Amino acid sequence: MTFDLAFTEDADAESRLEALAALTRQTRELMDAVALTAAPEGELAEIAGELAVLTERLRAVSRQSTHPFHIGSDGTLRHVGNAVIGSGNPFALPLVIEPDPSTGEGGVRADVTFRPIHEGPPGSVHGGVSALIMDHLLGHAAALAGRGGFTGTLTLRYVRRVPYGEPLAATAAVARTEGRKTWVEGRIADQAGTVLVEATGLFITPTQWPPMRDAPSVAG
Ligand SMILES: CCCCCCCC/C=C\CCCCCCCC(=O)SCCNC(=O)CCNC(=O)[C@H](O)C(C)(C)COP(=O)(O)OP(=O)(O)OC[C@H]1O[C@@H](n2cnc3c(N)ncnc32)[C@H](O)[C@@H]1OP(=O)(O)O
Repeated sequence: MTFDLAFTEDADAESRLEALAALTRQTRELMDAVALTAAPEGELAEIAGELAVLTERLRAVSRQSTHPFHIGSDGTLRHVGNAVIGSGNPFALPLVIEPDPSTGEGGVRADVTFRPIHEGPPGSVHGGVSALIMDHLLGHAAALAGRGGFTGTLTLRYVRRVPYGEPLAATAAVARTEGRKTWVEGRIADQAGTVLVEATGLFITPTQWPPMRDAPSVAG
């Protein structure tokens, strides 16, 4: 499968994307409410019926695929459908990534507060969810350094259990490079700076990709 890097203007108006983002935020609220609801059986069945009606309304006017990369009206590169940052993807946390050059080449950081829907071991975050966040943040750091690519390998060390409902910080920066390969290191830490997860990723730039020295940051 080839990956189309020809970023296009999105056919959707900014106002529609904002409405989609509002629907997405509401859907996330719904997901959180479902995960924590203590409503009685009858009410659960009734709500499921109401949601089925809404689901059909949305499905009646479906796209063929999720939103691809596009250049937003302000000139920024956006990926509305992305599973980690996408403003149109209810599954996305979403992660809001900021450049942080002080931490090294491609340095990035993001505030992260996991939620009960991310549960793995009771009371803490699923290791795969931490890996998802690390994969994306490390990949973003590589791209910001002009070395965007696909994850070849991702190695994690789960140092301590990751809590949800608590503000945490995720950081990453390029560690070293060799030809098309870029190694990126990152971590998730609590507010006291205690490291909870350490990650190292190898990102490989496909041969057919154009040079991306001025690769812009990608927003959801
Ligand atoms: C992702 C979009 C990026 C868009 C960028 C635009 C701006 C972006 C801005 C913001 C970024 C957002 C951030 C996203 C982050 C999320 C990333 C993901 O989740 S990616 C999905 C999961 N990963 C895959 O699905 C890969 C599937 N695999 C492949 O496509 C290929 O295997 C690929 C590209 C990884 C390598 O294919 P070859 O054909 O180029 O590789 P060969 O030529 O065989 O090898 C080159 C060198 O790399 C090593 N190598 C190849 N694959 C390796 C691997 N998996 N692990 C370790 N080394 C590997 C080889 O041994 C070789 O090394 P020697 O030159 O001999 O030293």
